[in-house]
Amino acid sequence: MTSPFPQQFPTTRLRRLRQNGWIRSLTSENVLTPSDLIWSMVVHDGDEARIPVGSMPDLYRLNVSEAVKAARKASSLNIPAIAIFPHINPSRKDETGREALNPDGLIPDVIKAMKDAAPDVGIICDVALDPYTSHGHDGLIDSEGYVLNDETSEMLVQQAIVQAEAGADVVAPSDMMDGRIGAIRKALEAAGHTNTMILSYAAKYASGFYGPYRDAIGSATALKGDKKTYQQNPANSDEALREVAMDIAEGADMVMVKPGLPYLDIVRRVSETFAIPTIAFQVSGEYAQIKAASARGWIDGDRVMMETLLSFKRAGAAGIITYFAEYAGELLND
Ligand SMILES: NCC(=O)CCC(=O)O
Ligand SMILES: [Mg+2]
Repeated sequence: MTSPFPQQFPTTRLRRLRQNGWIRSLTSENVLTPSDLIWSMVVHDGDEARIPVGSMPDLYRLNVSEAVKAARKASSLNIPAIAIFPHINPSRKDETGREALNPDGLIPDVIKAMKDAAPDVGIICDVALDPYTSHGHDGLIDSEGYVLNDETSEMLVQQAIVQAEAGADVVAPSDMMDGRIGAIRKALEAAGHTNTMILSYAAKYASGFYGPYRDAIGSATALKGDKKTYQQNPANSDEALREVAMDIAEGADMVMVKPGLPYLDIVRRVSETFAIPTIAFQVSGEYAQIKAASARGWIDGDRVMMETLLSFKRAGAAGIITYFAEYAGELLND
């Protein structure tokens, strides 16, 4: 008998610990609470309060005053942080995405308004150009459409500084350019933002699960080609560890794995290997598939939502960015 767990029936009956609620609760290895959730929120610069997103039922793009209400709600639900993503009016998009550097733009406005209303809620800002470029890529492109690494990184540095100046607690580069974490850290230090945190989208995969998000931020029709020259190949796992190691060395305070559920193995490897707060992003397509199957009565939506959120904890995630945060937060507070 070489098993490290010598167990014999009927001395050992694992079902004894499952026989009723109290013992299941007592022996539960993981628990999901509102403080595990990061509210993924799409904001827009128009007057309309709430604009529905077709491919993401019950999700709305919020204007600034609705975003402020949402920040107060996050506080009352004990949701520690909000990750904001902008839907930019197409008239303000161009080839270089320079609206991303506008200190009076949508994101700086939202940050200031939210921090005023709910200073105890952390604000996490997406650092990337895709909401701002007319071609929908996360960076500057050359004449062949190739996304330029170092030139893009220079813009991301400026974008991160604009966000930090507006009061963002965390800047979260989601672009997958090489070297941008070090460049952003250096610039934040130089500008006196020594306490601004960096959450690196370190292992972001070129995924089909982002479809509804591109609808939500209005970059779906704009996007030409795909993002495979900068986002990771879904076939790879060792490569994710190299990405994470580099970003930590360059100054990342937390790292992210994205998408979430299809990449739980990566969440596990990263959190075990590096012992750094590892955030999982339950992306738009993951949200949409649960909502769609639930609407047809094919699955119990609430139950599957909670099961997926808990599975991130089990895999080792310190937190989960999710479009379900408000609703799951309400259920968890009941
Ligand atoms: N930079 C943020 C995203 O790409 C979000 C993707 C999604 O929710 O599908
Ligand atoms: Mg990288």
